[in-house]
Amino acid sequence: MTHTKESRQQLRQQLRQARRSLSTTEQANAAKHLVKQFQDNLQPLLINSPSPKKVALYLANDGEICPQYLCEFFWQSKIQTYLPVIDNQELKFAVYTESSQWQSNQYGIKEPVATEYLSPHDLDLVFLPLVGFDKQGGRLGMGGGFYDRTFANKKVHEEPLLIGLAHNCQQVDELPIESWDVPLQAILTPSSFIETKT
Ligand SMILES: Nc1nc2c(c(=O)[nH]1)N(C=O)[C@@H](CNc1ccc(C(=O)N[C@@H](CCC(=O)O)C(=O)O)cc1)CN2
Ligand SMILES: Nc1ncnc2c1ncn2[C@@H]1O[C@H](COP(=O)(O)OP(=O)(O)OP(=O)(O)O)[C@@H](O)[C@H]1O
Repeated sequence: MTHTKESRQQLRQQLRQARRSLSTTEQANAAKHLVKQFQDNLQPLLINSPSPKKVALYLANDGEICPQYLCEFFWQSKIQTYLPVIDNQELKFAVYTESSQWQSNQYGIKEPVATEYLSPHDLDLVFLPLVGFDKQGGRLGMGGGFYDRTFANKKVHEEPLLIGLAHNCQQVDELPIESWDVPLQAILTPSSFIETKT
């Protein structure tokens, strides 16, 4: 498929507008249903495991589906939770607890203040924010390339599992994909768990 940087940018604007248009009630319901979808589809992977699992999520921004209820479930389940911290065009991951201290990155998104960071490859699972997705595992992000750079050298079957979190309105038939786009292994939405063929 031929596509231009402009068409990707146009799609990004449309999909960002769609998620920002959701009401507060719709956002809260979506976030709650996400936990149910997680419990039905992914929980066995993280809970019935001999060693504590390490999971990255994000703080919702710009209408993104909010992982906070999911995070509270993880805290209760002794699953270690991490947040991304921008470092030199890539992401590193800082532990996220109820007593985290905060600083803001250049986009105004809060990041935990930390002295130690986890290497991205030591995570078991990463829940990625996204602007758009397709069921083939294509992901359109905010345009910084941060997740793509961070996981550029990851082989598909190596850890961590990369799973996108999205509102239903963020699904498209087929995204214009670039060579550097890192594929998602699955996408969790308030109404479904979509496993891709990656
Ligand atoms: N919640 C969340 N955290 C995240 C990401 C994300 O997508 N969502 N990121 C995923 O990689 C990184 C931040 N990436 C971002 C990239 C662009 C913009 C943004 O708002 N861009 C503005 C232009 C700002 C400018 O030019 O300085 C815009 O497009 O309006 C925000 C976050 C790390 N943390
Ligand atoms: N592995 C990589 N190495 C170098 N540059 C990269 C890499 N991956 C992406 N980029 C650069 O990052 C820029 C943004 O990429 P893209 O539009 O795919 O970001 P995105 O997936 O929307 O953003 P994000 O992952 O931050 O949510 C592109 O111009 C691309 O050249």
